[in-house]
Amino acid sequence: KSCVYKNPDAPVEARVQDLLSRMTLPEKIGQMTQIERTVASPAAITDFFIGSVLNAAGSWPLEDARPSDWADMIDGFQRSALASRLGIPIIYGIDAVHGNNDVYGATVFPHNIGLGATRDADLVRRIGAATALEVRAIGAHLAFAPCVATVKDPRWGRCYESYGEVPTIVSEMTSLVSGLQGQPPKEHLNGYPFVAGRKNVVACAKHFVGDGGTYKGKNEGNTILSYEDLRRIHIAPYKKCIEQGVSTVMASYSSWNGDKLHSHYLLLTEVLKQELGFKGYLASDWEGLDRLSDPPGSNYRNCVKIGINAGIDMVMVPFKYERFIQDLIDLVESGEVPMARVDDAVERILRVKFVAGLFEHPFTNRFLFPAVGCKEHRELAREAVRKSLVLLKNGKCGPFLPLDCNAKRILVVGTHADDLGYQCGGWTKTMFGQSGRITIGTTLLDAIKATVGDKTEVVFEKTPSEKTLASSERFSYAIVAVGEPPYAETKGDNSELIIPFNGSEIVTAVAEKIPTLMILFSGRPMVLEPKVLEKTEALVAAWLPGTEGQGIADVIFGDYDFQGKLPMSWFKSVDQLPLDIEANGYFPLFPLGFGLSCDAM
Ligand SMILES: OC[C@@H]1[C@@H](O)[C@H](O)[C@@H](O)c2nc(CNc3ccccc3)cn21
Repeated sequence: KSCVYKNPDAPVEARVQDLLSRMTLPEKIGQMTQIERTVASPAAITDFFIGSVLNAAGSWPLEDARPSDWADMIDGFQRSALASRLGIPIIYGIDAVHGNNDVYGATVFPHNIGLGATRDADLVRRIGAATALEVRAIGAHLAFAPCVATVKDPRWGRCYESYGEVPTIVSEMTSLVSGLQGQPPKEHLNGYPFVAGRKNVVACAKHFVGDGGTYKGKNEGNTILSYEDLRRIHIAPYKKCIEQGVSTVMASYSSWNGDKLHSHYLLLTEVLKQELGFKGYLASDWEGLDRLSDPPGSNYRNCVKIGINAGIDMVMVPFKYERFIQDLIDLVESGEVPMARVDDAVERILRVKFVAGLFEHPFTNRFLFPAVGCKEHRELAREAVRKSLVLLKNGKCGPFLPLDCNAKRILVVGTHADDLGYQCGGWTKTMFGQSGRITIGTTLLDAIKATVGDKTEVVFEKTPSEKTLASSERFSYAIVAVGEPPYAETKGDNSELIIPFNGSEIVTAVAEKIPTLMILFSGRPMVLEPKVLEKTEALVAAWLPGTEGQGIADVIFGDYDFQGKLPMSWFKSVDQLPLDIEANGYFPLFPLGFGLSCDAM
């Protein structure tokens, strides 16, 4: 091959330096630009040398698009990129945060809070490997996962995206990186990006740093902590990701002691890149630079200057790319942003692209299409659901669970008994999630019907009718499924944490008449009123289990025992928040790590 950078046998660093030396300033800045698919025209990609494309959650090629539709779209972008002067491939990113959740028919795994409850790092690694396959199968190369936030307050709208409230649990579950990217050999250089092969993806540890520690759980808020505590609680999981060769990190919208992370030279450059030795690329969040000013987007040139000089390498613009590129060219030409800073950013981006094999294999491997939503992955997700369930109460006098699957007649009630969208939560099909049969999967009701004996009558009422409650003696027991509707980010911020849709009232109305198992589908601990705790026979926290509801039936009917342990303290009252396990006044309803099994009361 004429030039080193096109030679797959040349060392990565030689390819990086050779390519960098050939690049003009517009080509360099183009690589630092990540745009959303809706503005990614062939001309935009080719003429502005765009380095990366993403789709926002809910921005699909078409509704319920097939893997081939996704692949056609992404490979189209790639052809435009390869048509540019130096033919540098794009890296395409998608929010595969609990499976490839944007894609119709993909396996949707439990959200991170439920995976934290499993305490099973190898399970999470296997989930990463399955997710990587379903991401590559549709042509994408980069997953904006794992979120390694340490969530300190359940009022945070992104609580469910965290593995738990202590860095030990979060650090354990960073094994998702080794699943997504593949496991680096033991001699792998700490901090250097690693991607094993064509069935793996580039991972993204997010959001650096302290996103889960904001005051009162206010999303994009301020984390007020000493440097030591920031390191111990929030930076620690990133060290584990870096040890595993995580290829990208995403900066947090939030601030530390009043300083925005997207502008933070000390944390982004001196700590992450220099001290921790991170050699991949650091990305902004969506309009992360715009949000450096108030109102967002004002004084944009100055925001670009501050963000890039602080250490941001790839900017998720995602729409105003011409403005971003022009501003950054001006800033370099005026000397306000050193060329050395741009070179560092481009080196890191090119390094990740070479390591990910994008120059050798820029297009979708369409033989992977059948991996999307395949049986093996759904069985893995079912295993994860089983292991994520936390048993908070089992019987008033003797064990209530496991339930008798040959009972004469059972009553199933509640908003969450037969709603796949509610079971999956946010970041599913769209950013904020939806209600209903939004994809392929098994609801709790589907699972109950599939498990009980053929002589068992299953009566389902979303809301219990007077008639049913008046003839309660007909039922052996009731299963009442309540919880939260889907939400994401700031829309999920909630200071009351009352179970929505009159969940507590529905539970007690039924439990007063019929022996009741309550199942709570939520992204976080919620208020459990005394009447709910007293009147129910049993209580299970199911978190946001995803498409494989059969895993719930597996456990409540006794094929498997409970193993889930609380990844977060369960508060008595929101007035206590934030609960701090290290503080004196720690009096939770259920402590961090609590979880019964069927043979225990
Ligand atoms: O979807 C891309 C990223 C995602 O990876 C980050 O974790 C998350 O912080 C994130 N947020 C947005 C969009 N945020 C937004 C909020 C309100 C209105 C419109 C967009 C995009 N992204």
